[in-house]
Parts: sequence; C-alpha cells; structure tokens
Amino acid sequence: MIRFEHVTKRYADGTTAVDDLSFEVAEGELVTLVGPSGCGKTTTMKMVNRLIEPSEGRILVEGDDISDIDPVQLRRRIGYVIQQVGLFPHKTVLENTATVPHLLGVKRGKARERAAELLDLVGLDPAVFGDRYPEQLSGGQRQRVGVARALAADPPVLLMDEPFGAVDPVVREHLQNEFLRLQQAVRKTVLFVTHDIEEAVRLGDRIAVYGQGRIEQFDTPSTVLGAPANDYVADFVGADRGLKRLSVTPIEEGDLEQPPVVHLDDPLPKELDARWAVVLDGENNLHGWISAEHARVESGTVREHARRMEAWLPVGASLKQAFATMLQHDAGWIAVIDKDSEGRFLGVLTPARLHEALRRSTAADARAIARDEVQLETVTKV
Ligand SMILES: Nc1ncnc2c1ncn2[C@@H]1O[C@H](COP(=O)(O)OP(=O)(O)OP(=O)(O)O)[C@@H](O)[C@H]1O
Repeated sequence: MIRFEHVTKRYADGTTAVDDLSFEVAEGELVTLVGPSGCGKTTTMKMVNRLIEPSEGRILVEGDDISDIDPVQLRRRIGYVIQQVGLFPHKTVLENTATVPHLLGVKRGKARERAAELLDLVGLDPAVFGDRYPEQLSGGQRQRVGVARALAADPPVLLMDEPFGAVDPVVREHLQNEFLRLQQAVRKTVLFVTHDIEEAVRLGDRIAVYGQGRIEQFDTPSTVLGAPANDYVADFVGADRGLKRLSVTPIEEGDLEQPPVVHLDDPLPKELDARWAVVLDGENNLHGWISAEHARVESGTVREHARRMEAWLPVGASLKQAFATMLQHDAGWIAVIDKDSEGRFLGVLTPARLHEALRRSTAADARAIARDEVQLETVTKV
C-alpha cells in the first residue's frame, strides 16, 4: 500500500510541483499517473523512494511513514524502473539482474538462479540472453531486463517512470501486454507514471489524471473515459475517448444476440428466419456458420456445408477487440464463447449490439457518479 496524505512539494526556486496531494494505491493495485509534461508526476513518484523529500505532508508505504525509514533500507523495499534503464554496461544481463539480491546477502548461486527465473518471467530466455551485455540487446529487451531487475529483490512496491517510453509503439504495446500478464502473476503495488493516456487506460486499475500539481480525477479507466470529472479531464483524454473506451469495456453475456443455431449432424435447414445460422458441435461448442441461402439450395447434413468461423472471442474480451476482429475478418458479426470452457457458444455480437454495449457502460458510469454525488450531499447536510 502507498498512501499520500496532504503532500506538497515546493522546490527551492518557489515552484510548487505537487500541491496538497492525497490518494492511496491499494495493495496489489496498479495506479497510473498521467498528465502533461511538468505537471508533477515524476516529483510524486520520487517522493515515494525519498529521491525527493516532500515539503509538507506524509507518505506511508505498507503502513510505515517513510520519513522514519532509512532511504537505503526503503529503496530495498521498492522496485524502481525508469526509461533510461541504467543497466551496468560491463555486466551481463544475468549479472545485472542478480546484483540486487546479491547485495541483499543472497548467495551468488542462488541470486543467479533467481535472476534466471525472472528473466524467463519477463520473456527473455536466460540461455539466450543471460550472457549478453546490455549493448547487445534491443531497446525493448533492455526494458524487460529493467523490469526483471526491479523485481529481483521481490519488493512489495514497484515504481515505474515511463518505463516503456523509449520504444516504438508496436514494441511498447507488446511490453504493456507482457507487463499486465506479469502483474497478474506477481500482484505488486504499482505506481506507474506516463504521459500517454492510452497507456494509462490500458494498464491502470485506476488512473490519476494530473493537472498542475493536482489530481483532477482519480478513478477507473472506464469512468475517466466515460464520465470525465471536468472539462480539463475531458480535454486531456481526448475527443476520441469513446473509441478509447472500447478498449476498457468488456463484452458481457447480456450484450449478445441469439441467432438461429443448428448442429453439425442436423439435416440442412430449409427455413431459417435469418440470413445465416451458427453451427455447433454435439457439445454446443462453436464450430462455424452456414448461410440460409446455401442451406436452402443444397442437400445433405450441416457438417458437409458448414464454414469455419474465424471471427470469435471469449466473453470478457474488450469491445475494441470485438471491433478489430470484425474488421480483420470483414465479418458482420462475431461469435462469443465461454472463456472457461472448450468453446461453448454463448451468442453473437453485431455492430448494433456493440454500440448498445458501449452506451450501456457509459450510462452505468454516469449513474454511478450521480449516485455518489447524492450520497455526498446527504452526508454534508447531516
Ligand atoms: N529540482 C527542481 N527545481 C525546481 N523545479 C523543479 C525541479 N524539478 C522539477 N521541477 C519543476 O516541477 C514541476 C514538476 O516536474 P516533474 O518532473 O514532476 O513533472 P512531470 O509531470 O514528471 O513532467 P515530465 O512528464 O515532463 O517528466 C515542473 O514545473 C518542473 O519544472
């Protein structure tokens, strides 16, 4: 847990970089700090590991006031990943990763074993990359070593300052996805600084949108995109926030349409009240589809004429993935299957249903906010 209580940072020249900041990152939560250049994100982050001391207020890490902890001790409890990874150029990848545990007193052999595990975890085969030097890696690979090294001491808290800022957009997205997968496994308490709203939305359990030294909104990605707290946030998240919102809204079962369904061993259906039917196997798993026109003029069983269905997703995938899948396969609809089974068919998502799902989620957030406001007012009156 990281907790800011009324923290202000004034630099010697009078600049107030952070002004009366209070918020909390819960245990195992990933909070992204996002905002324009110079708004105080890095200052916020560096106060957590005492690279910068606050002028006022206090910060707690795992319940302890950090001003009571020796900075060196403190930094051992906190992993730190920055854009310019700062790997030791004369040490191999494995040595770089094993350095911190070794400093903490772990025996060399054990530290190297742990380092190899971590490299594996961040997607670098230690047998291939372990003995290379940093200059023999791509930018994306160096960032992965940076993440592995930050995790090496198994710190409960991770600070990440634009860790994927220096790589191209494709590698960046790849690293983000890998990092999300990793975070599911290790569940660290993470404070992640970025100036890229897309990145903030994709990674954060919650997002803090910064104005000048202050948080303008602190909420889940879908609420920030669907119901920006004020004009500043609306402007910052962009006029295309509806599109961004697609990526944080999951497909739910209630969004799906139920088209006609036939089974592989059925005779070809002669009457269908749609232009196509979904084809399922004996266990109601998705097999493919068949067009009504084709079924009417041909003979035999469904199995002989069914076409494979490539455009499908598990329930819970994002509406953005749904949209991309439709475009990729030039499909007017996509099949949605159960995520825990072998592919049990649940229904289909059409463009109209996708649009409804998007409106449903925007409306739900707007209602939730209205309810909060009502409750706050009631409390104030009492
Ligand atoms: N040592 C310093 N002395 C004086 N002012 C500083 C110092 N360090 C930062 N600032 C100022 O404090 C403000 C916040 O800086 P900070 O680095 O926290 O912003 P940021 O949001 O991380 O920006 P960026 O995205 O550009 O890294 C800026 O106006 C900056 O110029």
